[in-house]
Amino acid sequence: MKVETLRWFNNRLEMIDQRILPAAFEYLSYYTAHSVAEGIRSMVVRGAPAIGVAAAYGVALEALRLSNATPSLTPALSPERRGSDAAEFNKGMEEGFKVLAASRPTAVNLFWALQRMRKVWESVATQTPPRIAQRLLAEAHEILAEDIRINKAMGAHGAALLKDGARVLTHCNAGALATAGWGTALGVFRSAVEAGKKISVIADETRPFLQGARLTAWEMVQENIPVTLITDNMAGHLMAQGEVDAVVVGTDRVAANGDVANKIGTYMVAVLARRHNIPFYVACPLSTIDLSIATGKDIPIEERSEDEVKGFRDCRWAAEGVKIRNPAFDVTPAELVTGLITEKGVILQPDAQGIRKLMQV
Ligand SMILES: CSC[C@@H](O)[C@@H](O)C(=O)COP(=O)(O)O
Repeated sequence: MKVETLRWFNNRLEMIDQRILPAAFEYLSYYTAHSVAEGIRSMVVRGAPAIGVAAAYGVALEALRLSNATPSLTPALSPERRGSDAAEFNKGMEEGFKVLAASRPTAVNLFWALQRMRKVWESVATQTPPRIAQRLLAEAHEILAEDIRINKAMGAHGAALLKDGARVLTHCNAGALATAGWGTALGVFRSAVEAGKKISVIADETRPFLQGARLTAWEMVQENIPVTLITDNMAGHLMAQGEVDAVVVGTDRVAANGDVANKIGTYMVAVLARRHNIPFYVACPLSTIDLSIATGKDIPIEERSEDEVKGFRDCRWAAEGVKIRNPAFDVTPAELVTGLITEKGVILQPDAQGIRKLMQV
């Protein structure tokens, strides 16, 4: 089944509502940068590359709205702001960029996509707002298509690392749902199966938002890829029993020295993998590497609502009055990473030199 996490349909952006999966499969519609930012913040769309693609469409939608290029879809545009006054257009666009940049802090793909859209905007800034809007929309389409191509290239490199029959553990959801399609870590699994390898997946449940139980398990079941769900605290036991051959996860940001930020709990899995001599791979498009950040210490870690830890949806189980922490990501030091799987190849034992060499900077 082809999962279209985001799609452009009838002059609007549609995104699968990942908060309600797998109980329900529904698309929500987006017309403005502000609503896309809210969709990112509230986790309708999540996963680093998917957030980047959504942000790119958010910019394009704002340009369309401000240039009045889609008149029927501009409910929030007051009459006096209609038309193509350049100053107003520029002001509105800056607001759009600002609200999108503030939606989630850790995934660098968000900022990468915004920077790319800004460059395109600057390159056509002297044109009329409707033309600028069309150019930005074309760029958002290109970012989406490119993401799928990159995932497939990464998948091929990663699949070569897995032996036939491998039992592979993953954490969170780095699948089609976390990207424009195919996935990063789950893309490696899809590519391995496509290459004829009989692999099976062990999905960590991934407390507190349950991306593993809800999204990874759903995706693998849809694909008929054998998958077994475990709670996060079972990983060490399975490794000790010799039931895990490799770990493949995704990432939200990789520092220049190879330190990897990913969903909370990933660091724990990496430590366990090292203890049991199990290779720990990170599927990582080059857009997720942030050369401006020297080490993982400087990667901003999002703190989310305590409600996510207190319980799930309407069910509350934590004692009233207890203090709660909810850091949504952690950092795995580069020394625990066996290899970064990128679209250009695998960087074994990643360090600053290996990363710069592959990125040719
Ligand atoms: C290909 S996605 C890689 C990461 O973004 C993924 O592993 C992850 O941590 C997602 O976190 P989320 O909070 O669900 O956005």
